[in-house]
Amino acid sequence: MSAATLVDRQQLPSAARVVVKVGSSSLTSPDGRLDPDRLRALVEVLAARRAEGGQVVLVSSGAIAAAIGPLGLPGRPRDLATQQAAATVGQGLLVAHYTRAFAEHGLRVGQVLLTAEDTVRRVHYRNAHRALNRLLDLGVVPVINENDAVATDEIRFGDNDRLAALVSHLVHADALVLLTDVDALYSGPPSRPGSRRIGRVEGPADLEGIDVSSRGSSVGTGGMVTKLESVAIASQSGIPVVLTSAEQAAAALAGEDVGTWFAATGRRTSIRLLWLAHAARTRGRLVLDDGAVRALVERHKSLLPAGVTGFEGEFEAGDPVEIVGPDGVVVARGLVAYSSDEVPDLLGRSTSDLRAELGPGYDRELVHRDDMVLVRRRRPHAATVPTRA
Ligand SMILES: Nc1ncnc2c1ncn2[C@@H]1O[C@H](COP(=O)(O)OP(=O)(O)O)[C@@H](O)[C@H]1O
Ligand SMILES: N[C@@H](CCC(=O)OP(=O)(O)O)C(=O)O
Repeated sequence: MSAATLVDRQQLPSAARVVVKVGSSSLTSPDGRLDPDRLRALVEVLAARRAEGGQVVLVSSGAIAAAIGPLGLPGRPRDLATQQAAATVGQGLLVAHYTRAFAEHGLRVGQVLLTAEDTVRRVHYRNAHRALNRLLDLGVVPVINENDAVATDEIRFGDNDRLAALVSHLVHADALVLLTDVDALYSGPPSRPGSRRIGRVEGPADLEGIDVSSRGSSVGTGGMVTKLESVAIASQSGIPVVLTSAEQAAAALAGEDVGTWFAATGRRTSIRLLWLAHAARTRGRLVLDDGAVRALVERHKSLLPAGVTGFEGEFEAGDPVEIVGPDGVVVARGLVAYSSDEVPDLLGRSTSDLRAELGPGYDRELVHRDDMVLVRRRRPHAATVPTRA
């Protein structure tokens, strides 16, 4: 929203539009059920922000947790069908709590349920963008969650961290605030003696050696790994991120030295490529010869069938796939232009041969360079760099 990218947490009070994501672990009591007091405390902070003139988009988890009590479940369900059923029950209850809590401050909320696809398919993206902007113009606080009931296992995020980053891109947010049950990113598991708070991260290099492997809370899903994926998506598209606990939300929004500040590392870029780089679940792999690896990595070429020696998996045209070298190391991710049924006839063949034999529709690239991101690192939080391949 603002003209310039925020470069420091002290500028947060002047941010015109922020996306705040709150995890299940920050809205629940120790038994994993929704805690209305914690929810109201968060709403108070967000309402204060609105009173100061800032716009707020809330991405809230907690639908599944909100259904545990009412459905008499022993704890958070593990299987997808029960999670989906619980989410449909809990989402209504969650939004009812938000509606009441925001109303105490004279504010209205609008529920928006999104799938990963809605943030990357052009028509869905435009619709979601328009609806969210109109809600904000009307002074409403959008309350967003993943559309768990319709999101199948393949297209589902499961956590809301990456969804929040894509939403930040969608609404052109000035900053993303990730609220969780730890007050900051630590050098190792927060419970391990000697782990220290990381106050500021300028880019992926500052994350080298940081241990995020320990599991998150019992109610949250992604732990720190998906938060760092979220950070990568937002920061690489020019949106800085603050990660802290819900208790520190007011201090973070006031620009105080709390949590971890992740500086923006890139400029606004295609959301489709960000999704491909960080969030898409791939359906298969294409195996390349050395020449094709060099053409992609060094000369940023499209992938032609001639350089492909094999493939794995079942995919449709348009699905995300991994692109690996002869040694199996992933070099890129891309949207494949043919289905896995068609690929066997194309392997190793030149486009002119294919055109002559199969017709003009078969002389296209297997993966176009505009539909590809190169993979430069293998660590999860810095896995891919969404520059056009
Ligand atoms: N290096 C680290 N620094 C901070 N937290 C970490 C780190 N590694 C793992 N974690 C864990 O990540 C958890 C937060 O993730 P999660 O439970 O998914 O929260 P949420 O429900 O807010 O999405 C914390 O409880 C913390 O124990
Ligand atoms: N859509 C789900 C989110 C799942 C979840 O636990 O996410 P998170 O707590 O952000 O890791 C829900 O509302 O329960």
